[in-house]
Parts: sequence; structure tokens; C-alpha cells
Amino acid sequence: MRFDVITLFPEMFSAITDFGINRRALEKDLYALHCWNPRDFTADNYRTIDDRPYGGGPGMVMLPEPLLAAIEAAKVAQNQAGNLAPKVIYLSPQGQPLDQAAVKQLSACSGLVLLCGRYEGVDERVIKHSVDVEVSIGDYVLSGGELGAMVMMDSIIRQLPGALNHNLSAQQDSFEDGLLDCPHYTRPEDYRGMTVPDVLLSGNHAEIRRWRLKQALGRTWLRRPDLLDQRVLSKEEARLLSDFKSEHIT
Ligand SMILES: Nc1nonc1C(=O)N1CCN(Cc2ccccn2)CC1
Repeated sequence: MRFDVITLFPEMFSAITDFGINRRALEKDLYALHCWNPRDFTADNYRTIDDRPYGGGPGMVMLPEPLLAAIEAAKVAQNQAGNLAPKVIYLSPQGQPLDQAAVKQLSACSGLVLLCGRYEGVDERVIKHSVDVEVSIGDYVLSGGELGAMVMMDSIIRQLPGALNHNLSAQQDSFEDGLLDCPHYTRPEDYRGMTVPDVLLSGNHAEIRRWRLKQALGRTWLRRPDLLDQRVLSKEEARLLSDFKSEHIT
């Protein structure tokens, strides 16, 4: 996976490249990241990348020329890397919500160009001319698209084969199967009088699997019932959820 990011603040992306799973995945060449600063595509001495909005109003809008030139340069680099039709994504509150299904779809792409806007946004002609899809990471307003791009990249990188020590981990991630995650415990068995559920100490892997599935179903029912609306339950899952509900003391 090659990411080409258009951003005024390339330094921010060290948060993705310098730590944990994402750092190891980069070192293993599971993905590549190239940042393009629109200021490098300006023709004036002040390296101007924004201007006042036509029609008046507060704030500034990012100019089309530097952005389109940066996007074109990123697409050429993608083409040279063998990705002939990289998807151009604009992070924006107006975008379609990012969910795990979208993450899995995007992780199958070989190259993505991510456009990070600032200020009041980018000139609409950039979106019409070069953006394939607008994506939002949530219904709130950030200071710019960079954190949204990093959230998207982080969730995609976890999907890349070899990124997680145990490939099963990705499948067990929350939302992977449309459910919230089950509770997790580690040592000690008794912490300040709070003990670990006996089943997890039993070594009975079939029972442990059933307990974890039941807890995931129960948690989803309690905290995000909307996710259950979208999910067909197996016979076993329906029974486990029914048991959880009857045991749940409100
Ligand atoms: N929510 C989000 N999910 O992705 N990005 C965001 C997000 O809040 N932002 C902040 C504003 N930026 C600039 C902007 C302003 C107005 C219209 C379009 N673009 C984009 C990125």
C-alpha cells in the first residue's frame, strides 16, 4: 500500500511512522508514505496557498492551483509505483462516515492519495476535478484533515497482511465481525479483590470462545444496539445473546 498525502503539515505524520504497529509495518515495507506540501507547488514569493472566499464570510479557502498541482504530482508518483488509478480521498465533515467495512475495502487498494484540507476548506473545483470520494471520521470539526487521514491510515495498516503479530488479531478486532469487543484480562488473577472470570482460567478453549462471543454480543446489545440491527445472528449467537439478556440485571 502506498499512501500519498497532500498536507501543509507533513511533520504531523511522524505520529503514524514513528510508533508501534505502524512503525514496524513501515520498516517491513508493508506500506509507504509520501507527503506533498502544497506550498512547494506555489509560484509566488510568499508561497500563498489560501485566499478570501468569494461571496464574503469568515476564514480562508485553500487555492485550487497548488492543491491540484500537488495531487497531480502524487498521482504521477503513484503511477510510477505501478498504481495506475489511485483513489483520491478528501477528509471532510461532509464526507461519508468511515466505518470498518470501508476500511476493509480501502485496505484492498494498492494506492491512496489523501487530501488534507485546512481553514474553511478547499476550493470546490478541486473536489469536482480530482476527488473521488469524501470521507468523514465523525460528526465533529477538527482543525484539519491530517488527524482524519492518520485515523484512516492506522485502521487500514492494521488490515495489511503481516502488520499484526497474529493475523487472527485483526479478525478479532472490535467491529471486524460487526460486534463490539469482549472484555480482556491479564495478570494478576486477583487485583484488589477483583478477580478474572473463571472460564478464562479453565483452559477450555471452546468454552472461552463461547464466553467471549456472548460478552461481545451482550456488550453490543447494551451499548450499540444499532450494530445488531445490521447483523444477522447465527443460531448460536442468538442463543448466547438471549442467555446474556436473561442474566442481565438492569
Ligand atoms: N470530521 C472530519 N472528518 O475528516 N475530516 C474532518 C474535519 O473535521 N476536518 C476539519 C475541516 N477541514 C477543512 C474543511 C472545512 C470545511 C469543509 C471541508 N473541509 C477538513 C477536515
